[in-house]
Order: sequence, then structure tokens, then C-alpha cells
Amino acid sequence: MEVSRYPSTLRHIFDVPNLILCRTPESHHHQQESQDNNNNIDMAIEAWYMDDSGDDQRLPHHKNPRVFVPLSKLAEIGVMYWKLNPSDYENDEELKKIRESRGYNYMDLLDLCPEKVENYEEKLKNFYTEHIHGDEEIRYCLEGSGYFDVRDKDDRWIRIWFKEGDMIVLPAGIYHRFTLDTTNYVKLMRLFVGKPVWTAHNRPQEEHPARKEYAKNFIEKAGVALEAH
Ligand SMILES: CSCCC(=O)C(=O)O
Ligand SMILES: [Fe+2]
Ligand code: NI
Repeated sequence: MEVSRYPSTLRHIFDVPNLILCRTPESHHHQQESQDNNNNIDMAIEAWYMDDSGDDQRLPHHKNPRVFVPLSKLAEIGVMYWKLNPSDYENDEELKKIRESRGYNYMDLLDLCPEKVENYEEKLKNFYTEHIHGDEEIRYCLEGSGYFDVRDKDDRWIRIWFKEGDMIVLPAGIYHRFTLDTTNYVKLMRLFVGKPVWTAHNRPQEEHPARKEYAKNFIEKAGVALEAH
């Protein structure tokens, strides 16, 4: 992926160690591991356009036929992605580098199961209500899995399958939601710059400063980026 094909407003997101932008062999230094483990060459995160059926939110909701979304497309809407090794996350140099370069000094863990979370059902319901935040949402999957749904430039849902070792950053102001999948469990790390603010602002939020900034950088400029190339 050539950084130069993105507008300058987007380039800052590439200035980060080990960011994975597309599925090239070079970017997959855990590929061998992954092949050994599950015989799956394509170890990058999977994302796809959702159908609009009203079935259980924990099901995959693929379109028929399936329409996958490449990481380059996620990068265009400001979503960043890394693949890390969660087995020894407390001593992971790669994670340390990312945290330093992005200023993620705050960190905590969230174990999403009814025994450990107060108001479990209510929290899950709120997570799946479409919202934005005034800051980035940074999540690193240590165990289990789930789905982050994000809106593309044309307001269609993209479902991102978030699994062990996946670290993603949703930019401030992007409309999104989260659900567990049918395995019903996730343990994740939450990161933040400074004192954390988890406030969710439910859609519509067109006048929220973070939304305006997001729209300016990632939606309005989308056409310009295409024309320039
Ligand atoms: C379970 S973390 C993801 C849910 C979410 O969107 C949030 O915390 O704001
Ligand atoms: Fe959120
Ligand atoms: Ni790695």
C-alpha cells in the first residue's frame, strides 16, 4: 500500500509502527504461526458488508453472496489495525511501541461476562446502540471475540470481526457499535490518551465537534482523494 495515494489529512495515521494496512506477506510476521495454528494464510482481520436482516446480532450477518472489505478500505475511514501476540501482553515490546507512539498512557482490562460486569445486559445493549465518542476508541482483544460495526462513507454497516490478537482504533466521531458473537465472550484491553472518557453519544450527532471533524477528514475529503489519483 502506497501512503502517497492518501490525502495528507490521512497520512498521520500511517506514521505508526507495524500498522497493518493490507494483506501483503511482508506485513504478516505472524503468518507462519497462523498457518501452523489454523491452516489459514489470510490472518489479517476480517471485515464485510452486513445484510439488513433482523436476525440475532451475534450472527455474522454476511450478505449473500459475501462482500468482504479490505483493510485499505478500513484505513480510508480512519480505522487502524494491528495484529499482536496477546500471550504475554504485559511485556510485549510491540504493544509498548504503539502505546508510546500514540500516547496511549491509560490502560485497563474488560472481561465481558455476566459474573464480572455490573449491569451486563444493559451494557451490551448500550454497546450495540449506534454512537460516537469525542476521542478514539482503542481496543485490543486478549481472549474471545466480537464484532465492531462501523459505518462506511455511504453510511453502510461494515462488520469487523475482532479476535484474539487484534488491536483496532476507531477514530473519534465515527458511528459504530459493538456486539459479542456466538461464542459470547471477550476479554479486551482498553487504551486511552490521558484520563479516560467512555461517554457514548448516540446517533444522530451531526453537530458534535468530533463528528464534524470526522466528516471533514474522512467523508467530505473522500471524493477529493479519489479525484487526485
Ligand atoms: C466492549 S468495548 C466496545 C463497545 C463500545 O463501543 C464502547 O465501549 O464504546
Ligand atoms: Fe464505542
Ligand atoms: Ni506482531
